[in-house]
Amino acid sequence: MDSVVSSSASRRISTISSHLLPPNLQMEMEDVGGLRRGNCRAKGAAPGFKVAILGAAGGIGQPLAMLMKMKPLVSVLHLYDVVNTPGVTADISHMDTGAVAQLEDALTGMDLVIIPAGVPRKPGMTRDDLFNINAGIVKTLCEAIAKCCPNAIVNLISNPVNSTVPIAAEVFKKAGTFDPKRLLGVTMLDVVRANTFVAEVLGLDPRDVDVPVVGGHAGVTILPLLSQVKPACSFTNKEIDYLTDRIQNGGTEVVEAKAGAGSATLSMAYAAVKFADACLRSLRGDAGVVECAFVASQVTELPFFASKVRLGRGGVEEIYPLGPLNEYERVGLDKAKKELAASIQKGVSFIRK
Ligand SMILES: NC(=O)c1ccc[n+]([C@@H]2O[C@H](COP(=O)([O-])OP(=O)(O)OC[C@H]3O[C@@H](n4cnc5c(N)ncnc54)[C@H](O)[C@@H]3O)[C@@H](O)[C@H]2O)c1
Ligand SMILES: O=C(O)C[C@H](O)C(=O)O
Repeated sequence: MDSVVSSSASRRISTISSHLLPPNLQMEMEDVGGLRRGNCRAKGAAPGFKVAILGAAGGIGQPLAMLMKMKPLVSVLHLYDVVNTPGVTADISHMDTGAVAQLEDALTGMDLVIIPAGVPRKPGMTRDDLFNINAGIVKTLCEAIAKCCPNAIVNLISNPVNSTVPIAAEVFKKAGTFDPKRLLGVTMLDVVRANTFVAEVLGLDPRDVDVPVVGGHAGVTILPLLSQVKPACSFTNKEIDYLTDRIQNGGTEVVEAKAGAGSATLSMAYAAVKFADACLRSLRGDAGVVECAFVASQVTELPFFASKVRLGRGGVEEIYPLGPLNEYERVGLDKAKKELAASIQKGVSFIRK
């Protein structure tokens, strides 16, 4: 077994998995490992991609696992956590959808690895307050990815994303497996929120609205480009202030409403699946898949930045420039870059120390 995290967790999982998986499926899975990328089929499963969720028993992980199990492009879903994975896997595996859900910490052969592992905020905390715990978790999981599936696309959700993505990059560089095209920090929730809040103001269906959100994923680093909203529209200064503030503080709004019970989980699972599905569609070869993500970038002088990217079979195939910004957005960009630079450096130093 490819050991992802602790050996005691591995032992626990392998014992339980032999109870849960019917013998024919276990045999079939050995065959699956030998099949070519993107064309695997487990017994009873449709052809499709192999996806692992690390942190699958958490607030995001559970609904994310459920929604991924419903995706026709997924053939095999490996669920991994340090706690409660057998129950979540048994539950999800009864869904009569095409994908086969498995209690597995095996990462070998994964096409896509989604990481929502780590602690969430409580009221009064910043995302950076999570660094001390989550940095180590992300480091360990990325070391396992570098060893077992260096070619997988990685969708990193764990906060603080502005630092965890640089941490992941440094781990991969150290292992000699870093491919900037395959490492994507998930900022889709900022776009989902921006679409929702802008649609409310404009009186439109949010599904018809597209708001680019660039920069990073924390406070002022979340920079909605309201001058580039589609369909083309205009806002009053008051609306711009309201929308920018609400989009930048959407996460805090949820943290406060949950009053100590965590941060966004359901909207995040929705956003994570939307983003993962975009990655899988582009892996399949679909053209014109464009989403915002926090990636290694030359769009600004910073080594990482979130902006619109075009996805393809190899991951990020093109990073789009920011386009024309108005004065309000230029001021916002300067603030965002200042905070981002420090968060990126903090992540890099954690590994290079
Ligand atoms: N990128 C975003 O937009 C976004 C949005 C919401 C939340 N988040 C972040 O996602 C993370 C998870 O949030 P949540 O609400 O699901 O938290 P949670 O505490 O409900 O779940 C986290 C899960 O990670 C597991 N975990 C911890 N260490 C692990 C390890 N080494 N290997 C595997 N699993 C491990 C825990 O056991 C737990 O089940 C947090 O850091 C949160 O801040 C990011
Ligand atoms: O706000 C948080 O801590 C979680 C997440 O980053 C969010 O934007 O909801």
